[in-house]
Amino acid sequence: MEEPSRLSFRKGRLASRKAEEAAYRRFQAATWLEKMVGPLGLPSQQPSEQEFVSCLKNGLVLCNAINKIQPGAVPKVVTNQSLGLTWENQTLPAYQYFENIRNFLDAVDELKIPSFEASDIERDTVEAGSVGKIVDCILGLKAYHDWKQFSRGNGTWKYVKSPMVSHAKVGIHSKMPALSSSVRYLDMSAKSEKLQPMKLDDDQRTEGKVDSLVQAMTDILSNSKENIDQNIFDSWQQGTEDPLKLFNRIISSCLQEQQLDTVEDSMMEGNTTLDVCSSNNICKNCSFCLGKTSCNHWQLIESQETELKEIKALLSNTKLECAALQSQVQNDLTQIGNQLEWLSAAADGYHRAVKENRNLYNMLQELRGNIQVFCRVRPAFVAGDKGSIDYMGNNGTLILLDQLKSQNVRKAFQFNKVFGPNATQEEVYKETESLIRSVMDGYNVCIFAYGQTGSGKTYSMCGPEIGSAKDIGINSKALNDLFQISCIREDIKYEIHVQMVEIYNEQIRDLLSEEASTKKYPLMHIIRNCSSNGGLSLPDATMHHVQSTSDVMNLMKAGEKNRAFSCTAMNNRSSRSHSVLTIHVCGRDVLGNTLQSCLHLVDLAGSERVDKSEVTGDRLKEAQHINKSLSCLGDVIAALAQKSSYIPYRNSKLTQLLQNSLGGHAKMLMLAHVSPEAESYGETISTLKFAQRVSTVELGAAQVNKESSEIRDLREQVDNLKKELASREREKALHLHKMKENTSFSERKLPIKSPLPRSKFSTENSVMRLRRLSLEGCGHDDKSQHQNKNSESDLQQKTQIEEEQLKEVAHEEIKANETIEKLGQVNEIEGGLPSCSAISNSSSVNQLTTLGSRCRQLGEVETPDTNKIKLNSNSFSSSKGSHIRKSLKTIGKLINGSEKRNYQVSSVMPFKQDKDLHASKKSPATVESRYKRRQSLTNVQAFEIKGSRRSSLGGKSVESYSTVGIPGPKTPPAFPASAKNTNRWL
Ligand SMILES: Nc1ncnc2c1ncn2[C@@H]1O[C@H](COP(=O)(O)OP(=O)(O)OP(=O)(O)O)[C@@H](O)[C@H]1O
Repeated sequence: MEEPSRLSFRKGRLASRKAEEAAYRRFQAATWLEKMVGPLGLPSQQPSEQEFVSCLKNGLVLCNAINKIQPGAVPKVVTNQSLGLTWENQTLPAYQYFENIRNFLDAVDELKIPSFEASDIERDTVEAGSVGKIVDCILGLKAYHDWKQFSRGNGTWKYVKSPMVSHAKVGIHSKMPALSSSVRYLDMSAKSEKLQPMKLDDDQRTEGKVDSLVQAMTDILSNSKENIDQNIFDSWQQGTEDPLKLFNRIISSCLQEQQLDTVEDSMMEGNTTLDVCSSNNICKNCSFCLGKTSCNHWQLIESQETELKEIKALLSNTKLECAALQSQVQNDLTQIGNQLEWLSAAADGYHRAVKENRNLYNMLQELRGNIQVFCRVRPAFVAGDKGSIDYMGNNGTLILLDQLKSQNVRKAFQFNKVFGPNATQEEVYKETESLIRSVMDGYNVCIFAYGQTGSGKTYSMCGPEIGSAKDIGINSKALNDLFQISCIREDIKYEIHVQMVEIYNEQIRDLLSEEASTKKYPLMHIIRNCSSNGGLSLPDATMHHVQSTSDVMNLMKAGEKNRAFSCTAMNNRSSRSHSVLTIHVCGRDVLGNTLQSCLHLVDLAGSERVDKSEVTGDRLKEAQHINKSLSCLGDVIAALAQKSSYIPYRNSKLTQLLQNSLGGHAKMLMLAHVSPEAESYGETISTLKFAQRVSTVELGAAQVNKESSEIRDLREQVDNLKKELASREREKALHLHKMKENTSFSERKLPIKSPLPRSKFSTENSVMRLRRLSLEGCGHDDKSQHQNKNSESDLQQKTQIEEEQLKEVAHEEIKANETIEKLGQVNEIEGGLPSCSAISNSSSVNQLTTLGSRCRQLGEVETPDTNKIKLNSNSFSSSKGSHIRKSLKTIGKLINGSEKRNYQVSSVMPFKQDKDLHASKKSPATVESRYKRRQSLTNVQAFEIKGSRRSSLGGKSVESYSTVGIPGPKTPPAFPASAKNTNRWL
């Protein structure tokens, strides 16, 4: 807190300073007015407010002053005509005062000079502030006058209140007149005669300079007001420095700065000659030093000019250097551009080469058969255990060393990739990722984990029982990806279904069925040619539609619970079955094209030595089954590796189930797992040998299961045709059966004539009728002979019609299959579906075979009949008999079809020649022996023969074969699509 005495002192000092300032302003105004209109008759040089106002009251002084500045500003000034009266002595009536003042104020307003109220001057008592306004107005007039003189009326007038006037720090009244000349410097509106007007063409420039000067002064003074005040006061008191000198100093420095700016400006504009003094001592023309006797401005300017020249030279040098640099940069940029172009061309080439390389690699992979084999080594259970793993290379090399043997025997294996004990689940999955994408592209994919018990198969496929998200296994990651891809590919609508089964003790169990939780498993059938079954090889297994990974995870958890586990000496929770998780993907694009594929994720049961796993009883049985199925898998793989014509898929449920993925046009990945422990060396070696064998298998190019809508339509048509044909065949077989029964009946009760049922395909009926007729002919009956003739021609006609109908059906089918084949070929060219046509062709060949065999049956039925006729026709005229025989042969031939068709059929039919036919006819035992031979060669179980078809004549019907659907002995059993050599059926 400031002391009261000090505060009052400060207040008093402020008031006195204000009063001083007001007095000074009055003094200035009065001086100027006197200069303009002559003596005002004021009592003192420092008039009081009252004195000042009273001399102006009549308005005469003001009107005259303004008229001097601006002639005619007040057109009519009311005066008292009495001579010898001074301004203040002229008394006028009040209204005349008022008129003068009003006219004056109007003129002032016109000049845009600060004005006052008429009442301010009329009052008898002076009010605080009102005199100030009058003074301001007069000083404004003065400033206007100065401006007019200075600018000769050019430009625009703008009133600027001088800070020096308003903040005058002049404190001593007595000194006021003496200092008046100095003070005039302070008032920038009044220019000194000594000052050369600056060369300013532009008023605004002047104004700007004045403004900036005023601003600078204001800032300096307001910033250090108190100090300056104090200093001024003190220095004045002490007589050390005149305050006016101080102001002079400030103004000089400001002007100097301004002038330097001007010089710089003009230098920049190119004006090197300045209108400044050339003398170092007496500064006559220098407008900066304000008439001081000496200044160093010229020197300063000269030195600055020199500097400027140097700078200019430097600038030109720099410009030159810059230009040189620019051109260099330009060159460099051009060079860089060229190099970049070259690089980008090289990069393009590189990318092309990489792409080509990848394509070639894929091609090679496809040609090799799309089998990849990875090996994963489980971390050792005992930390620091050196184990049997000697070396693991990045290129897929794995070297084993038997630690238990004294000699350092090493064995090397080569795989597509080897994952060490530290490999993460993510790293393993990364290598399988591309296969998962293939599933979405329509390829069948099979990933299976193989290895000894406890080597980490379940860990890789399903992840650990308790683990973090990053530890999840291939199954979950694959499903995640599948769903992600299905979301990304908006143009294809995917439907994903899941099946999960296990193969336990050579039984397939549906792990997702409701009964599975109660451990009652329904019987499952594997369908070999699943293409006709929507790609499902296990149609009986429960199929779950899934829409997210979590759906599948839940299903998998449920399935895992139902899986058979038990504890063995090798693993506390050893999986005792092969688990197969199958994901069926069905995609349909906007054009209606469909793709169908499946992904088998197989966690095989652990291969183990029975003695080592120390199991007995049920466990022993399980182990035997496991080992048997794994050895069957080995056999299949060995057969595939040797490109054997026969692959023993049917020897185990596992190979049967995976048939489409193992030998089909699928992509396969085997993850061979090994335990690093030294004592597992033997198992590890056998696992690695097995894996190595798998890696040598060449599957052939993987094929996409894509089907265009056109192919699908045709396939449906063919299916319908097949169904129709099958139903007709059944009908036919039924009729034939009935006919035979009738025949045997009629044979017994000859010559009973029975009306025969007629059907569209009643060739059999016709034959029977013919037979009956021929038998009737044996009776030497003319009438019957005549009837025979009629019936024979009738029969021939009917037989021809029926035969044509049969041909038509067959022709229709052949045409449909041809179209499919063509489409298949087009598809193949476009990377489409060659297998589709292959499948269709094989099915059509089968159909034709069936058709042919049926026809042949009919033909064959005739032959014994004719023989029979021959045997029984001793009394029959030989010409007639031979005629009938001839007709029957013709019918038989016609029904059998053209030579070409015969040939087609014979390629799959063993009975080509009459000789064979007779032989088989004569010796049913030969047929049986042939079946046996066939069976021994192919290992395919032949159907049960309950009797020779040929014995039908002897009373045994075709239905004597175990199933109606099963072909007769002349029809070969179905053979795998891969088997091309049909001779093996001979
Ligand atoms: N890569 C690995 N990292 C960490 N632990 C692992 C790894 N692989 C396997 N294990 C652990 O080893 C043990 C046996 O693994 P797992 O059950 O997966 O073997 P398996 O081959 O499926 O056995 P089985 O054939 O008897 O079912 C488990 O406790 C598992 O957590």
